[in-house]
Amino acid sequence: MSILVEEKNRKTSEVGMNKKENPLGEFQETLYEATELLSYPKEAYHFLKSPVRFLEVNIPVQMDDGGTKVFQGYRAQHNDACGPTKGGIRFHPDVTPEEVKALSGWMSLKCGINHLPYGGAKGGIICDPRKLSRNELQRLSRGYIRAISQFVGPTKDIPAPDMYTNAQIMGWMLDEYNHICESGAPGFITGKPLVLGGSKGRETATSKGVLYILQKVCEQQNLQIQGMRVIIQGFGNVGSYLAQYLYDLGAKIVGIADAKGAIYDYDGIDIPYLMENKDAFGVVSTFFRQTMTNEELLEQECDVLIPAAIGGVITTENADQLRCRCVIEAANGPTTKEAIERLDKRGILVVPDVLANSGGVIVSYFEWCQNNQGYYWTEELVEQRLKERITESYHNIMEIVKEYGVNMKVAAYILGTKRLAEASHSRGWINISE
Ligand SMILES: NC(=O)C1=CN([C@@H]2O[C@H](COP(=O)(O)OP(=O)(O)OC[C@H]3O[C@@H](n4cnc5c(N)ncnc54)[C@H](O)[C@@H]3O)[C@@H](O)[C@H]2O)C=CC1
Ligand SMILES: O=C(O)CCC(=O)C(=O)O
Repeated sequence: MSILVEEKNRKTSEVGMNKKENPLGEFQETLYEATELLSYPKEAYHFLKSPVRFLEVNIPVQMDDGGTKVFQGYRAQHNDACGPTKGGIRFHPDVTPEEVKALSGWMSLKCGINHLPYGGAKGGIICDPRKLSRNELQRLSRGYIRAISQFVGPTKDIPAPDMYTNAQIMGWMLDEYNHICESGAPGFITGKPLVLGGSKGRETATSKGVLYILQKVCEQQNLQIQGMRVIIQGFGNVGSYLAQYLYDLGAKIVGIADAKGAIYDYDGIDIPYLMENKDAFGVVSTFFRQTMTNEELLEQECDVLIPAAIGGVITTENADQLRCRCVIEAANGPTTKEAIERLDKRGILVVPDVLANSGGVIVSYFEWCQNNQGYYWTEELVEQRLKERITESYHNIMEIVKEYGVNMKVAAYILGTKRLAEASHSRGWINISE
């Protein structure tokens, strides 16, 4: 394991710092384990541990006060052996190059697990969209596309929304790209407004995917959604729809957290009220006088804990204090590897992000297919195909859990890595046959 010590700066996790500080190391450590279990030569790990391409850009943006501010942005393309790369764009003050690289690797795994004809990518801009006017946000979005336009495209790298980006931002980005390329190709970006060629069901796809996976977990664990006590961290695109679906199915949502704090109610929270009143950035805790911290909420008793906001929130610092039966990772990278191992020992199931939240990229793929065909599907068809595909991936992962005797996270990495490595081998980039 000496290469990992060098790669990962293990000191950070030993002192209990969270994954946010080292998401790339987290990705690499489980990737290494998967390549070892697959008996691949070291070159497979060395090739897959970081993106094949990484672009860093400076984006000058004219601010409303007449001044110019320069923002830093990134785009990582992890692996393009299976097809063009695909993944969202995050606008957040804590974006780092390492985080974007890790997120692109996780996108590759999601595409591999779900048999999508893509590799992974991810973009990010260091900014706080809550502090930008609508016009500044539009200029920033267009500036980012101008900066990366030669790097992306409907057959090269297809962006989509992620944290603090949405359909409107995808619309501006599509328009900028179409102007630069003098084309009307809608398949350059997914998660765009319906009127610009977006897919029905993309807005709710990630949360629907989490719900379908939770339904399978319930079958396996003898749990019932009716009466289930659930805590969700994050009330944005993923967390809010998920809370509503679970509430509609009779679950008791006892805790919700957002960027400003957390609320807890033993008798269950009125989710329709939160849905009506949430702000554009998924904040609801500010309506309440009695709040707690995010950290406190994660340790409250519940059946299912669903982190659906930022990465690195379940670490060795709090894993022993969690009081739930199961964690469903709706966010990207919310649980560190060491925390998962501790939860395993305590009999708490962790359902990995690269499966649980892959409904978003699955329906983005459907959107791209519809754009390529110029023929649009009904919402029922989108949801039926999403359910079929993500459920099949769940079963494939459970087979690997049995075959290798590993947890679901490692099994998901094995499944995703296998496809990436086989495609890279078939192209002659690496040799996995020894
Ligand atoms: N939108 C999508 O289709 C997909 C999103 N994801 C992942 O799901 C997670 C949530 O994404 P979205 O819902 O799209 O984002 P969003 O921007 O719609 O909502 C983010 C939510 O997280 C909360 N939040 C932000 N910082 C926080 C903090 N420090 N502590 C607690 N809460 C905080 C916000 O208040 C908001 O409620 C991210 O990890 C994202 O990468 C994964 C797959 C697809
Ligand atoms: O819809 C997509 O293409 C990507 C979604 C995404 O960024 C993610 O799954 O983390």
